[in-house]
Amino acid sequence: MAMYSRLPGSVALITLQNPPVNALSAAVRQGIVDTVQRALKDPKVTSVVICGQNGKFCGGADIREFAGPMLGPPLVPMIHAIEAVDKPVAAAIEGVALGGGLELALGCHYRIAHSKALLGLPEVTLGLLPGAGGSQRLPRLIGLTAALDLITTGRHISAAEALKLGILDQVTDNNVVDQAVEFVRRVAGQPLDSRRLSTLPCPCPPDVDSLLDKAMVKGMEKERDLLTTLFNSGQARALQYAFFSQRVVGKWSLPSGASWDNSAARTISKAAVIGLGTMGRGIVVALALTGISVVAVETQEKQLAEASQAVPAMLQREAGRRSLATPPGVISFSSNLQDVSEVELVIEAVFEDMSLKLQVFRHLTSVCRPGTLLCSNTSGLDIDQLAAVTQSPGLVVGMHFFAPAHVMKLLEVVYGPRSSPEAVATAMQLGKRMGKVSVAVGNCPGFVGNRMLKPYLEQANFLLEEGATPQQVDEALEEFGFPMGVFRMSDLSGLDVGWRIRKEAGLTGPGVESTRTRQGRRYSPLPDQVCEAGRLGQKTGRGWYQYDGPGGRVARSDPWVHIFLEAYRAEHGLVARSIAPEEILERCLYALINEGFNILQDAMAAGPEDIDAIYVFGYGWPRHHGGPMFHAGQVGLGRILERLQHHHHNHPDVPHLKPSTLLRRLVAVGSPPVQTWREFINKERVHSQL
Ligand SMILES: CCCCCCC/C=C/C(=O)SCCNC(=O)CCNC(=O)[C@H](O)C(C)(C)COP(=O)(O)OP(=O)(O)OC[C@H]1O[C@@H](n2cnc3c(N)ncnc32)[C@H](O)[C@@H]1OP(=O)(O)O
Repeated sequence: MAMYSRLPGSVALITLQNPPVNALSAAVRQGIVDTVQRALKDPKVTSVVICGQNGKFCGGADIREFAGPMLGPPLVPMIHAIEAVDKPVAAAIEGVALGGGLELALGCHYRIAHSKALLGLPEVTLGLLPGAGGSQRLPRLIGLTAALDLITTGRHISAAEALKLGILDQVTDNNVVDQAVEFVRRVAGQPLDSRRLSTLPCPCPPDVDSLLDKAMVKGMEKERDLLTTLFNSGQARALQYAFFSQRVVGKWSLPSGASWDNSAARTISKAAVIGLGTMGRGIVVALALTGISVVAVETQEKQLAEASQAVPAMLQREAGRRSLATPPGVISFSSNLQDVSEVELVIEAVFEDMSLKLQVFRHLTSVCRPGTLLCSNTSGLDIDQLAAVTQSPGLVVGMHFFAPAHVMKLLEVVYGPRSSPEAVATAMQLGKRMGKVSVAVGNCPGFVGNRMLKPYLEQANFLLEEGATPQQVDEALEEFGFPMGVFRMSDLSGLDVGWRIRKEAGLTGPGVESTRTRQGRRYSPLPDQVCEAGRLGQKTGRGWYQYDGPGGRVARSDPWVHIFLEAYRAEHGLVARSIAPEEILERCLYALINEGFNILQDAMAAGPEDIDAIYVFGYGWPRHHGGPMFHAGQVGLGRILERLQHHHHNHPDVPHLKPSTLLRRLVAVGSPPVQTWREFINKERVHSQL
């Protein structure tokens, strides 16, 4: 909706009303059309100001409406009509003017903004383009180069930058509506032709000018055609879904019924981090950047000395990157666990070894004051086992950060069967304060992200046994959109991480027979043998690829690997076959997706959006494919089921390829859209179908 009011004197004020960001829904567009008409017809009105309620001008087109048929007045003629008004119209911009919001402001004759406002054309991040005149008006206002930068990056800019670029006429620290009213009163009666951006030539070099003049005649038409194409594309749907899934995960709920809106979070001001390896250092920086004071504990003197040099430098770099002032003196270093006795929350980030973590938790529960939250940065160990050795198991949760912890956006908050709603709420809120996308996940081996990674890695290894090379597998995955294929990624993370986990699980190591079936299922010893050859990835300069030396970054094909694979196949009587990229993608991705369905079925994630957010923000899943569960819906659940059945038939000794019950149930009821799965799963659970 839009509210019309007449201010004392001759100014009409139109206020957009659509909480929370005054997006341009059908009702808002109708409201604007009606109120602009009213202002036009009122002879006493000499000028108009458009603003948004609750300190937000406008967050753009209403993305929620994109999924259905477009109703109400279209945006483009509405903005054209505002531009054509013969009384000066000013946009009073507070909070945000994004996408269609900025395009609306560009249709106004003047733009006045508060100094804290953010402006931008982020359509590209939703798979769209500024299709409400933005691609035509902005270049005419600020020139092609600057406009292209904003349109193609989708970045949000400050009011100060917008003023400098010429988008704004005035920036104020005071009440922006008052300033805009004063402004339009001042300019009332002045000619408006030069303020109608769509009629202006584009400021660019003379030779380009004539060319563009011709092109611009067709510009609006072209913009509409391109937008229609984009609007109906799978990538736009996926990007819009990713936008919402990022927000859905904040509204977490647990199987117990505890949720974001019925669980109070504590505000943390003093925390401790135990263990100052790579992860611990990143966590200290992430906490310090929010202004939380941190006791950083490392019992090994050498590591402590290194960390106390490295962490302040990391903090300064990261603060600079985010244009923040470095928080002064918030970190204190210690080698004594006793020094955490006064903090409100501890994050343990010691080596991934259960006996070591248990030892730390036993110690923490005796030194911390009662009520302290104890969190573990484990990537997959049992939270409940850690909780069991403490005096308050309800105050124990997992906080699984991703390396580098001060940069990566994802945080898995792991609740055990005894974790209290307060502990989960506090960890989720703390994640949010650190700028993370926090996702609440259940306590199972590997939680959500790493649990799904296991079948993905497993298939990649099997593909090598059957004839593929690491490059072929990586290229197929990179072509799909992953920034790095599975073998390049493993080399980067270090091959010894998985090796150690497999040893702990009794799958490899001294005394384990070197067969291709272990613990009753197909097993590939290939990655173990690569580690046994001293090839641990980038850090040793050799892994699935070769590098220029230890720590080298550029992966090159390594003849050693090819000879090794041939010898391995010969030893096991395997005949290499040629494997198409389609099979590589199906085997790796569908196995991972199938595990996602198992996770939903086991209630370890509340909905498909949770899994998708985890994969987009933590595992490099291409955002334009929405996430693994969204992708499954795009491919077609029937197709995924059929291909899993096919591959499981060919590899009956690979349980991860056996289609999950949930997938079968969804196909049986006609493959409903991903947005409805959460409700479907809850109903199925009530009726004991899962
Ligand atoms: C009729 C045909 C139309 C064709 C026109 C094509 C041209 C125009 C295209 C567009 O305008 S596309 C939209 C462009 N705008 C954006 O991309 C902005 C997206 N929003 C944001 O970046 C942020 O939300 C924000 C505005 C900077 C606010 O951030 P903040 O952190 O303060 O809050 P959030 O948690 O992100 O959002 C709060 C709440 O608001 C919902 N929301 C935000 N923007 C929109 C929107 N444009 N449409 C619908 N809903 C929006 C968001 O989902 C949150 O909702 P809840 O989770 O609280 O329900």
